[in-house]
Amino acid sequence: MQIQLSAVVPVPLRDKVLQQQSDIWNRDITFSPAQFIKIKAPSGTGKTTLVHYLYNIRYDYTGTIRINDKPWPSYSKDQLAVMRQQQISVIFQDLRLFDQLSALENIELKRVMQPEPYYPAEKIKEMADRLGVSHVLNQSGATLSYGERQRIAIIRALMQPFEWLMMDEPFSHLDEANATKAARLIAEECSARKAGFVLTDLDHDQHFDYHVTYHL
Ligand SMILES: Nc1ncnc2c1ncn2[C@@H]1O[C@H](COP(=O)(O)OP(=O)(O)OP(=O)(O)O)[C@@H](O)[C@H]1O
Repeated sequence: MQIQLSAVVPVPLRDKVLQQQSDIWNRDITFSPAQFIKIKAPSGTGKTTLVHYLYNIRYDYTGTIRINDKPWPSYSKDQLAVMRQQQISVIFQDLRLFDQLSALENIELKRVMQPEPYYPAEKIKEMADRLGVSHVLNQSGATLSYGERQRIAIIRALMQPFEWLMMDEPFSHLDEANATKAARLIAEECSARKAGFVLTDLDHDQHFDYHVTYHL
């Protein structure tokens, strides 16, 4: 699945964006299948905005985002639902876990929402062990620390098939050792699916062998 951005400019950031140099805003760029893409930018420059545009849950921009040569608005609601089940997964910056469900239920919900679960239930425990969160699986979402929530949200995003994984500062509350473990898992899961990702972050990092880094 190819993603093309043509002269995309967020309406609320228009003046700011047009005054500054950006590798993304107001440019023509293509994210090719299976690329590991880093988007680096300081706070408040639009990383979350970009991820929401790429997941097509915000539309306040000029320019065009094309998925396999078709602009986002030309996809029907049903097509979008299927794409989000099977082709694009996301880790939001605010994570969006259900507080009233346990960590396990949050992940399981995503797993069984697929027409055919991508992974068996045991895979959740296996991933939780790897990321050091198996002891919190039965805790309610509301009681998890932010770093635990982040790892649960990562596992949840990996419970579905995808061609692209969108990640908005996914390691912001993880120490280096835990970020490294999470990155290794994500890289393996992307490789197994021949998938790419877009990862936003404030800083330079070496968690992945990025194919390309853009400055927002
Ligand atoms: N719907 C909106 N309407 C108007 N302004 C908005 C809207 N959403 C975000 N902004 C503004 O756009 C700018 C970019 O916001 P965004 O959340 O995308 O930045 P970010 O790079 O992800 O920041 P951070 O690193 O702090 O998470 C901010 O100044 C924000 O206040």
